[in-house]
Amino acid sequence: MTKPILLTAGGTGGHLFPAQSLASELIRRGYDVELATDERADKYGSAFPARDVHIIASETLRGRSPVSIIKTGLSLLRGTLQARSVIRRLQPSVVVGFGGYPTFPPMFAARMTGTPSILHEANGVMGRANRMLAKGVTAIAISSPLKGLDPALARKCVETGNPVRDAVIDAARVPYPDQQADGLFRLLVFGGSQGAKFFSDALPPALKLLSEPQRARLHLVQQCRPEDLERVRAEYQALGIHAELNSFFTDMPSRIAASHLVICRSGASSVSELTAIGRPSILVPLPGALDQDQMVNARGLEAVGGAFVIPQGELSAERLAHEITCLMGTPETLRKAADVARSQGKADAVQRLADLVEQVASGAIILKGDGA
Ligand SMILES: CC(=O)N[C@H]1[C@@H](OP(=O)(O)OP(=O)(O)OC[C@H]2O[C@@H](n3ccc(=O)[nH]c3=O)[C@H](O)[C@@H]2O)O[C@H](CO)[C@@H](O)[C@@H]1O
Repeated sequence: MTKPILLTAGGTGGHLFPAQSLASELIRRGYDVELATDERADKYGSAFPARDVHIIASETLRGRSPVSIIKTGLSLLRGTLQARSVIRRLQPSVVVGFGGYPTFPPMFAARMTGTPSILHEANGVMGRANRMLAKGVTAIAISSPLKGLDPALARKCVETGNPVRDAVIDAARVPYPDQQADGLFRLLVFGGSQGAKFFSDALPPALKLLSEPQRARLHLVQQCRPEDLERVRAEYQALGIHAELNSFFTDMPSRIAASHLVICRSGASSVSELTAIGRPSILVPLPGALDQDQMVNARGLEAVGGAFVIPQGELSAERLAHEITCLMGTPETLRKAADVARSQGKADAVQRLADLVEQVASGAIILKGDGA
């Protein structure tokens, strides 16, 4: 009987979706896959194709106060003990972690039990949780080259890309929709897996500044946080804007494919999906992130001409209205950005990551003696 493969990912979309993509590919290759995650996974994890799901205690470090550090530490310790008993029982051939504090206990338990492990870094910069874990893993799968990495860690890196869900691969077959200069304009707005209040506050006043003929062209699809849905709906109704709102779209890949322009945050999965499908975007990185990962992701795509980046602090209603007006009036600019975005997509990321998993599982890659 072959040993199972244990995947571990924190319960937000940005971490779970690449893990879900890998799980599907490993199952196609005949492996049994199990998932270790935190309790938030219920929201996004229902479609996760694992044989079994293990809920492990974890906590994200939210501040530097002694109370917060002790609380996080105790929770991670409890999680590590739980994960160690799961690993002892399952005897997985490899543990694959998708980053963030919730993957800390299973990855640490892998190290304690001498189980081979892989860390996947989806962002353009390595976050602090992953930097802590990276030393003890057998290999590091990266989405794109990382700057400023310690040479001992750089030696373990394999560039695989960031796997996207099967539904994204399907959506990538849809060509960029034709657009008449005065025709229907499909605008999609979303804020990462948990939604962003900022877009609920920023979009309605910006769209109010558009001319009436422009507003009439709009077909808007927008994700709002649940508490903002009714307020935003009423604002669009008053403006006569055709808008479809939801707190979470389960069919996001086809929504992206149907859009002429996307306005969103720049979490790793969001950016990977925009490039896999090839759609132009205005990216507004999540401000205040400790590692500025979203800014790095966004600037990388902007540098080649595949997206337009506006820091949140610079995004007044006037500026946003101006950008949308300009882009609505220049379909050729949007089409060009769509083509460039698509050229950056890594359609074979899941195959490459699954190949690496098989190599580590078979012992073809082993941890270097110095533990680095
Ligand atoms: C606040 C926070 O910690 N954010 C991090 C988190 O973001 P977050 O979890 O938001 O992750 P991403 O932006 O990478 O992915 C969001 C995912 O949710 C999907 N989606 C979104 C809205 C919707 O209605 N339906 C839907 O399916 C998107 O298509 C995408 O697949 O993980 C990312 C990947 O490490 C990081 O880069 C982000 O910095």
